[in-house]
Amino acid sequence: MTTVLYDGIGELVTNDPAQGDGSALGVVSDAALVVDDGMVAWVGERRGAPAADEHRNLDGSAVIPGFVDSHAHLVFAGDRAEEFAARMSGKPYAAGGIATTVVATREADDATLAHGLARLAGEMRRGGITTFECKSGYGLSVEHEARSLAVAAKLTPETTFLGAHVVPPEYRDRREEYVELVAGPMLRACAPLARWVDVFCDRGAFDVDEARTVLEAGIAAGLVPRLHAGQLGPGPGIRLAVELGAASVDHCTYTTDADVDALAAGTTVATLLPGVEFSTRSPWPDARRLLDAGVTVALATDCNPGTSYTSSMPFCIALAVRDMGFTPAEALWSATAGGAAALRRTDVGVLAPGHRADLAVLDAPSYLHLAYRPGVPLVRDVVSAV
Ligand SMILES: N=CN[C@@H](CCC(=O)O)C(=O)O
Ligand SMILES: [Zn+2]
Repeated sequence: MTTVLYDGIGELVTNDPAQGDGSALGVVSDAALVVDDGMVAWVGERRGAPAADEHRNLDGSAVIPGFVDSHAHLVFAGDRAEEFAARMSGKPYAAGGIATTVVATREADDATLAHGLARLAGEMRRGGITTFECKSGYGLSVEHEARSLAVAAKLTPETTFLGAHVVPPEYRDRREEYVELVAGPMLRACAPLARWVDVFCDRGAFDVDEARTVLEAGIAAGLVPRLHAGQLGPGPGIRLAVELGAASVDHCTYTTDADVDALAAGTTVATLLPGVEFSTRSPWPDARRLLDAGVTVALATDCNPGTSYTSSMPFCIALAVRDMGFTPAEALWSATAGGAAALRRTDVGVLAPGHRADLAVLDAPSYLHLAYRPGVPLVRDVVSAV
């Protein structure tokens, strides 16, 4: 197997505090990295680098772990640009907009859905995302949820069953029946295609009892829970996620003291989605309170046609730094190691021996440029096994 030595790395972010400056990012200056069979074999200062079969000089570029996007809805048809425009003129976001995408998704054939997913996955990769999660949730029938997951599973192992996204129109007056469908036949059809089970537990979607029913059924079927909660208002969803040992609770735009205490005492990652606050003109979550309480915080794109139609993690980092009180170092950690924690992945998000060689090369001397140069396509190259 060929070994490759990357050197001339101006700044290498490892996310391993044992490396370099000893910070959480483990930054090594004037660094080198050796890849062997898709794995990191060595990292350190360039002058100590071992010989390898091939050599690539990165001319002073910064190298970071590939971004890990732990929250995305990429299997859908159509878009909701008009809804976005109306919001920018003051119309508030409501969960009901999801139904528009459900109609278009049900009408689309498999090839159209696969093409749309591939397009967004390509955007993500060009922007430095090497691992992404993908939810169903725009099919909302046994047949359409299962096919959404089948399409997603072709491109990522991180597939999430989100039959409980909203109650579809045909069940509007029969929501109990819909919850039974999701927790029964729909789950049975979807579980073999998914790793995760998720519920949108918020105003206009599902209440905490409904969420518990679906998540507990998912757990019994072998799936691992994650949850949308606290997007549209405060509620018991965040505490439910912690109680059930969910890998992550996502949005957290609204959090109470009890939510923060529960997250700090538990193992559930809080995933913040700055693209949503940006695209829905919502208040920014109190990220500082979560970070200062010692909660593990991830950043994700939530790429979807309704609330956050961006596939750009650098954009999310820039928002997190500019408007949510993250330091640039915290934002980069949350978009890489934090995302990995939210997906319970130990192989990605860290560039140290024993981890996958999933990395992004920046057209910049430092990771600080990700927030300092917003909107600029700074990812020059991506290296990963996929
Ligand atoms: N909040 C729930 N689901 C998506 C939005 C879906 C949509 O509006 O189409 C989200 O994560 O923001
Ligand atoms: Zn979502």
